[in-house]
Amino acid sequence: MEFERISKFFGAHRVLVDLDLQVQPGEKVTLIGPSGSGKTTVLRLAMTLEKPTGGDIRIFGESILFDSAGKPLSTSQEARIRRRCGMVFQQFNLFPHLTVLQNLVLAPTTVLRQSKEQAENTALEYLRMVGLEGKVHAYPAQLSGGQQQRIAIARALILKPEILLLDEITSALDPELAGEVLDVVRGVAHETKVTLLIVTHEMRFAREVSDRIAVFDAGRIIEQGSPDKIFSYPECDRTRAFLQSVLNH
Ligand SMILES: Nc1ncnc2c1ncn2[C@@H]1O[C@H](COP(=O)(O)OP(=O)(O)OP(=O)(O)O)[C@@H](O)[C@H]1O
Repeated sequence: MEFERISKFFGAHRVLVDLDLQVQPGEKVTLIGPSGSGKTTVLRLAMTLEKPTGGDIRIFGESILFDSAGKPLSTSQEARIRRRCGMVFQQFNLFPHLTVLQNLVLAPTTVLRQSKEQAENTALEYLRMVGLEGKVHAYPAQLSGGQQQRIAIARALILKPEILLLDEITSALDPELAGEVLDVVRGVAHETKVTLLIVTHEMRFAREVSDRIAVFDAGRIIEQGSPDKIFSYPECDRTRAFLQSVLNH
């Protein structure tokens, strides 16, 4: 995934400034930085949920903005790229009127046109992966926030994305429930080859799970490097100030 000289304005408000970021296949990259520095906007751009004001984004070597003739991509071309990427949000977004199993088989049976039996078998596999095979027939309201988020992760993984974008997936959870969600992501990071692009305020998690950390400040990446480098030997004063503020919190 390559972001090349990306700028993004919301009205007159400049949110991203000439941003360059590359993520290699299988790499686990985490974006950290102060609130409002543009991290979530990067994920939303990668999912084509927002369009940049300038620059280009390539995923799997293809622009997600323009076709080979330089024209904006059609909705179906965008959908084709989006299908190869999955995203999990802060809010779990499960369908409340569907059981866990029904939530999990919905996209495979409709988007991927799998048979119900095949989709259910795969769903059970992923439910085991997130440790919730006992909740097949529960409704979202009968689950804790942490369990709902684990289901949301299973639902994203079931579509076998090559890139998984995780946007502050524990921000709505108490620390204890956040821990169980992060354990699931740790497992995914270690057991699968999926490329992960993560936005989190959980510094310990960022340190454990990432191959590389990019530090955002006011719409720019001010430094990036291994977790060890960023947490133990940060180069920028702004990085040090940010880490101090979150670690003392
Ligand atoms: N749809 C939108 N319309 C207008 N402004 C927006 C929109 N989305 C984001 N912004 C603004 O863009 C800036 C960057 O937001 P973004 O959510 O990317 O930051 P962030 O680094 O992820 O912050 P946080 O850590 O608090 O989630 C913020 O000032 C935000 O208010």
